[in-house]
Amino acid sequence: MAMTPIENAAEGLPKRVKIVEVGVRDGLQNEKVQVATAVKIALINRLTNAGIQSIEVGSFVSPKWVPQMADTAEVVRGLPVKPGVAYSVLVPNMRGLEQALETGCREVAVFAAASEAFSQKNINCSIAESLARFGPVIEAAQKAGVNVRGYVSCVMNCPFTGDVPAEKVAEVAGALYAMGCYEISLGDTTGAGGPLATRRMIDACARQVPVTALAGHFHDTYGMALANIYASLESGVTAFDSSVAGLGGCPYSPGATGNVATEDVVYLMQQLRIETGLDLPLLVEAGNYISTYLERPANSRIAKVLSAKQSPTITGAASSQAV
Ligand SMILES: CC(C)(COP(=O)([O-])OP(=O)([O-])OC[C@H]1O[C@@H](n2cnc3c(N)ncnc32)[C@H](O)[C@@H]1OP(=O)([O-])[O-])[C@@H](O)C(=O)NCCC(=O)NCCSC(=O)C[C@@](C)(O)CC(=O)[O-]
Repeated sequence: MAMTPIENAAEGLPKRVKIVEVGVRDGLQNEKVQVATAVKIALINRLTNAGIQSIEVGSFVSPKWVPQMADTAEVVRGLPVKPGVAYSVLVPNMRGLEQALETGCREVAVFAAASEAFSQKNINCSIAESLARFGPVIEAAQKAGVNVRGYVSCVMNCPFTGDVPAEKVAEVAGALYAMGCYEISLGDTTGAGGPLATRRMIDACARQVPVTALAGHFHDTYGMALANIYASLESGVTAFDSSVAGLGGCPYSPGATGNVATEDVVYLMQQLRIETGLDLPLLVEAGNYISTYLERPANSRIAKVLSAKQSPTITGAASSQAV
């Protein structure tokens, strides 16, 4: 039987997707070392030079809770204005929004959860309290002409209580969308979800929120992230969060590893003939830049392949060591 030509692989899938780079926030918030402000700015510049147009650059949260993000104001102030690039910051409350407005941010994100236990651990309040808190924050942001994105954490699994019902995720996503968030990012915080659960969860959310306003945010703890992205594409999702070099985890989700690596998502999209607008070699360079600073190899499959290809044992430059 003839092989299906690769040109047909993307049939029924979107022709273009948006990648939201979250490594500088979701990734670096979980590092044990405090990454220098200048390094964060240099990384963000490398990422936007690679074509990234939506990027989270920090969060205005309590520095006692997440000290790695304490320099967010300096990061924002150090960023050049680049046409078409949206820099975003996380804000948990009105105080965070005020700081975002003072520093000139044009986009913020509020973050809720579909699990009560995670909501308490992450932002010290119940889901209902968080939604009540976000209402005035979203309203004030919109009055200031600032776009608001919404997050729902624990969309399939909670690190403290296990499985999370899709209907609860849809309820929280619907509430954030009704309050004015332009896009709802669905976070598989633990990375424990698989493609069938993803499909069920996305389809439940799409009954409350237009599917074009949903984004997938997959951690790769169990190696399921790319499969979950594919399942989301089949359900009509056209926006995905990812972290260059697979940076990250979540300080309130013990054991969770980083987000899916941006480089790997771009490679998947290339294989599916789906446009991202991103330059893969420049992304790999950006990932290598921050990984070198963190003194470890970049955690993307693409970077590993490229580094193996450049290894002397593979190229033959040191053929005595080659197998
Ligand atoms: C939400 C709070 C602040 C509540 O914390 P709280 O203790 O309930 O708040 P509070 O109002 O009682 O204030 C306590 C202290 O925090 C200060 N404070 C209060 N608000 C702010 C602020 N905006 N900026 C700076 N400082 C602030 C406030 O001034 C006070 O300072 P003190 O008097 O003790 O010196 C706290 O729980 C917090 O900061 N949590 C951090 C949560 C966080 O950043 N988590 C990681 C991001 S979410 C995530 O990673 C998941 C996601 C989005 O990626 C998706 C996924 O994968 O699941």
